[in-house]
Amino acid sequence: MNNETRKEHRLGVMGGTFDPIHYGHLVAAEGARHSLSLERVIFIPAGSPPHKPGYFISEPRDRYTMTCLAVASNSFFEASTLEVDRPGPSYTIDTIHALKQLYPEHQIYFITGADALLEILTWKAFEELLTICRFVAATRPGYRLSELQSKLNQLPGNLKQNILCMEVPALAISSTDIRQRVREGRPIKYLLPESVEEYVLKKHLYRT
Ligand SMILES: Nc1ncnc2c1ncn2[C@@H]1O[C@H](COP(=O)(O)OP(=O)(O)OP(=O)(O)O)[C@@H](O)[C@H]1O
Ligand SMILES: O=C(O)c1ccc[n+]([C@@H]2O[C@H](COP(=O)([O-])O)[C@@H](O)[C@H]2O)c1
Repeated sequence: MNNETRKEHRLGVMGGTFDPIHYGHLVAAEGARHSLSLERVIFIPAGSPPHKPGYFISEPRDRYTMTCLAVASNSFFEASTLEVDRPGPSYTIDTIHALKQLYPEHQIYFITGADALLEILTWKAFEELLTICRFVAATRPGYRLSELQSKLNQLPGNLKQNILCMEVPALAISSTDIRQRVREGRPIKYLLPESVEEYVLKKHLYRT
């Protein structure tokens, strides 16, 4: 690592639907924070996730509140309303532009699961995105890093260099599974923070 790299201010961004947020998200973000020396990680729940049109998604305010509850115990983590406050689809390119205004000195690292990054070529303005921020792809059960790497090899060199692959402890946890468990009356304990579990139960989320 040269002196320039050492001086860089690094900001992590974890975007997601977070319906609900769970330990898979938190473990990926903490792994990236530690291995890349990120100053902090901002969790940004999508107001309207661009690739989930027509899906039934909980209210943005509920997803934002659950995100706040989940990050409260980590002083390096915070939650942002940037996307829930912005009308229209929550395109990452718009969020990164907004963050660059707020943090002009920082290099931004956008943390995603390998599954989300496999779709990167379909994201709005992906070429610009891969130029102005770095992506961190975390392993996720069912998505082999080798599969991702061979897909990324198809990208031109200048775009590829801003994608980092990261091994995190494989947690077979998904929001889809948690919602289904609630619907079926099965336990969700230990899959997500207790405060989030309590919120889900108190607000009767995912019952239907
Ligand atoms: N268990 C996990 N391990 C690593 N990354 C994860 C995990 N679960 C989700 N992610 C990543 O976190 C980001 C936000 O995910 P999202 O909020 O869509 O959660 P999800 O569990 O994939 O939800 P759903 O099941 O509703 O699609 C995505 O980049 C996704 O790949
Ligand atoms: O900008 C895009 O075109 C785009 C397309 C798909 C997903 N994203 C972002 O990727 C993150 C993970 O998405 P999801 O649907 O897995 O929760 C979330 O922040 C989304 O806004 C962004």
